[in-house]
Amino acid sequence: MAKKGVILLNLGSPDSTDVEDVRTYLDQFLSDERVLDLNPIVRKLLLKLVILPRRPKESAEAYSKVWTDEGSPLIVTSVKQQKLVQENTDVPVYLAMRYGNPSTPDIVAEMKRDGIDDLLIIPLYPQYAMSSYETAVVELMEQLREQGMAEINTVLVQPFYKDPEYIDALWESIRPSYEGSGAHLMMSFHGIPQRHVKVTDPSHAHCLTTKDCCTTPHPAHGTCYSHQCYATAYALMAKGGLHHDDVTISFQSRLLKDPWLKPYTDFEIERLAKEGVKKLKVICPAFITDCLETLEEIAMEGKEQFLENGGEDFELIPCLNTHPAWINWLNNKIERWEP
Ligand SMILES: C=CC1=C(C)c2cc3[nH]c(cc4nc(cc5[nH]c(cc1n2)c(C)c5CCC(=O)O)C(CCC(=O)O)=C4C)c(C)c3C=C
Ligand SMILES: [Fe+2]
Ligand SMILES: [Fe+2]
Repeated sequence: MAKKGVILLNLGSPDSTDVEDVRTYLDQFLSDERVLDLNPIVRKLLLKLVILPRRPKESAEAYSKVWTDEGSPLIVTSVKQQKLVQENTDVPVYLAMRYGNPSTPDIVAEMKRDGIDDLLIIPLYPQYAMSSYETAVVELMEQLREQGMAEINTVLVQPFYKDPEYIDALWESIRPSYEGSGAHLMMSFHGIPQRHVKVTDPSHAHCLTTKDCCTTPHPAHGTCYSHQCYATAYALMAKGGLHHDDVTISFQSRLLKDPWLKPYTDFEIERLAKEGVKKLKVICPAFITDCLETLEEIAMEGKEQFLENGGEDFELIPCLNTHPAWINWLNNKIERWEP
């Protein structure tokens, strides 16, 4: 009889906050051609001469501010998710990271030892980006092939950015903090370079060609991160009965100088505070799990910036993390899976 397994995929963290561990992690992360999509020689030089001499120390300091006794928040919470999902199913549930540990190669080796031959793949990214969803899936597929598991049956969960049950779970997780608070709501998505949106447009003629491309129906939206972020935001607004004036949609965490998706979160936080918004709540719906980008960049840096510019009350609303509605969403995927 075929043996089933489920694998949850996420991005990963350094092994510790030591500068050397952070350097190893950033080297692996930024050597990925789907993250820094440059000529390989230029990428290597940029890493060696510009990024790796300085960034690991800065990032290690940032990680130190959010690190827990058990380790990186992203890994600790992901392991909790895995265990909770496992409590509700007999199918073995694996967890693999694209960078760092538990590594995708190690987990594929474990699945091979366990004799898995039907695999449900759940990338923990609601929206499609080549630097998140795509690279995680490509790495898994390559490892399955390299480790002699190319023949197993796989079912891949597609980006679920407007799946009604995901939107319900997201709203349920936000509602207690937001409803009745009178706060302005910022939906801050991880940014990507604008170039990436064009690269993943199979028509090469739609994405970012007009102002309203993301709301003009088009087959390119199947792989358009920008469209999918707006679709998540609009679906959530419809679910919660939120008015456009009460919501700001923005993009955070840019790296290097080329243009990323706009508006930028840090500019928007400053603008809102200067325009007199006193109470701001922020959600980060590109992430399922709280991580450096939410706990440090938003909850610490963002808060400081808001207060410095006249804001009075700032709150990061946590990601779905181990919310029962989210664990239920994952278990439903497994229950409904027909290999
Ligand atoms: C929606 C998911 C993510 C996308 C898309 C994404 C694109 C992207 N990221 C970088 C560079 C960095 N990101 C870093 C941290 C980080 N990124 C994501 C998710 C997405 N990234 C997560 C969950 C995290 C946090 C990891 C953790 O351990 O908590 C970092 C490392 C930290 C730092 O030095 O700032 C970098 C670098 C690029 C260049 C990119 C798209 C091209
Ligand atoms: Fe990132
Ligand atoms: Fe678009």
